[in-house]
Amino acid sequence: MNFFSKYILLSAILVGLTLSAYMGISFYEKETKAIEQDFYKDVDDKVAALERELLLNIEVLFAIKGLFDSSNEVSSAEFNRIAHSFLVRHQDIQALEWAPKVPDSQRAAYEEMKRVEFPDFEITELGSQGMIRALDRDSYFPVSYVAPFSGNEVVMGFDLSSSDKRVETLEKARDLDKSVATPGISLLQYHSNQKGIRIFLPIYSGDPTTVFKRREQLRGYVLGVYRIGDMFDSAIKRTSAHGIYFSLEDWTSGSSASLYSNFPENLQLSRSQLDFTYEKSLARISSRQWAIVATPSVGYVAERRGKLPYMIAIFGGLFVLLGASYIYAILRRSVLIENEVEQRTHDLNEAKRKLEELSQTDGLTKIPNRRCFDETLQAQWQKAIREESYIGLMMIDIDHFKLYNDTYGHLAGDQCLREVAQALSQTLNLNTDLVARYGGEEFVVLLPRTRDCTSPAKRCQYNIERLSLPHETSMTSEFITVSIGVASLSPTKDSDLLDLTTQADLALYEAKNSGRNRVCFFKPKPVDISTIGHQDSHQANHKVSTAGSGKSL
Ligand SMILES: Nc1nc2c(ncn2[C@@H]2O[C@H](COP(=O)(O)OP(=O)(O)OP(=O)(O)O)[C@@H](O)[C@H]2O)c(=O)[nH]1
Repeated sequence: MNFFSKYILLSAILVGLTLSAYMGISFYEKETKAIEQDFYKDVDDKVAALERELLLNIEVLFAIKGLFDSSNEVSSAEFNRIAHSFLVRHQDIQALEWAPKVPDSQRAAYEEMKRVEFPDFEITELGSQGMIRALDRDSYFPVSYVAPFSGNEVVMGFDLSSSDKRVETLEKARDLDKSVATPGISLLQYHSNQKGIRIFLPIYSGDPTTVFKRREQLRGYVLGVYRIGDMFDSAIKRTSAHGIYFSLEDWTSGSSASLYSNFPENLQLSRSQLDFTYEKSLARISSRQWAIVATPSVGYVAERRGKLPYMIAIFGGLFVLLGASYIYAILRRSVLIENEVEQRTHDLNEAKRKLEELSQTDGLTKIPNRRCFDETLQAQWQKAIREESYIGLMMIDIDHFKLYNDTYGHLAGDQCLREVAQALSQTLNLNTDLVARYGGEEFVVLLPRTRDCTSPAKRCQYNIERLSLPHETSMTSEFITVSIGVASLSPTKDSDLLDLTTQADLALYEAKNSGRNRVCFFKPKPVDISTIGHQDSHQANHKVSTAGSGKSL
């Protein structure tokens, strides 16, 4: 597998894995968006329910106000009857109260009058040690009716104007002729940690339309004390917002004061929970700006999370890896097949080369054979024509080789042929010259670009002689000798290739006929053939005379 294929495959894997991860993430984000929308809807439902609950509770005050508006003298019994009918239906109301305006001048008389029904009645306020007699001031707003009385006895006679903050709230309600709520307060009468709020509604004589008249005509306040926690729970019961942590905060004064919270203590919010945290303001009610802060519980999110995004990422990744493995296997297989084909092609080429070599080589002597010689001669012949150069040819024949075989046996004859071939090969320049076995005990030497072949012919004869291969039955020498016929010519386009071999053959024939162990050169007519005797040779000295029709060199 080459680098490029590996690079492509690796890139495809990376792209595939990235796509799987991307799809997984985008599905996860879609799911998160859906959960977020669910969550926001649940919180909105909750906010609406809480607003409704608050308005219903405030409506109770307006209903009681109606009672006071319709009569200048509302008795305790009348107040209790109407208040109880509401308390039964509004479980989150801690108390409904009436606090009339009592000028300081009428304080004693008022207390005297109330003591008829409540013998210990006096106008009080909260001191450091508990309830004490209210300090002197221009007017008082003592709680005179309270329903339910049981559990709220302590507030009977409590002067609402005994704290500056509360006076501020009362005056605001009076001047605006509206219900005004206090910030969150600790409920003295209620043994729990939950906070409460008081909502005041001013009651006037007549129907004052200006602030001045409202101050003049103020009769007192009806007020409700509400348990925020219970109010919140009543609202929650009407929604399906389970598994959400809520916190009700008062943002009226710019900062946030907690009124109620169902967040578990020491809750460590995870990042996803923090991401979902949602704040929503309620409508401004009774001059207060409340808001809800909500965060889903871990369970809320987990319940709505599906496995699809993970499945997409995991199975997408697996699919990519499987696909890549499959492609890798195919590529590897094709590489193996390619290698095998390459190996086989190489083997075939090698076999072809060997076959060609075999077809060009003589099996016994391992030098080029007749076929190789013919092909080389053909090529060199054409080259000589082109170059207008000479080409030389020697035909070498071992003398009395039949007798050698007969004397020493055929195997020895083979060995003799090998040694003669070797000697000839070593004599010549094989880069340019070609030594080949022509057939039987006959060899040829092709000498391109050679006109005068005397020197190579002599060297061949000499080197074979130097082998000193014994040949006791030879009639020429006691050692193996050769006869050599030499021809050379410069061919033209009209020349016949056979001319050269015929001429060399004729020269060889002459060498044989003239006594063997010699080199004969073909000479054109009138004196066709010249012969050289081997005067230096000891064989020649003993067995060959320089005779024949040729000319001895
Ligand atoms: N051992 C062996 N002998 C061979 C081979 N090829 C040819 N011969 C023998 O070479 C001999 C050639 O004999 P001839 O053609 O009569 O030639 P000669 O005996 O050399 O006689 P002149 O050439 O006239 O000197 C034959 O006996 C062949 O059997 C070979 O491959 N191995």
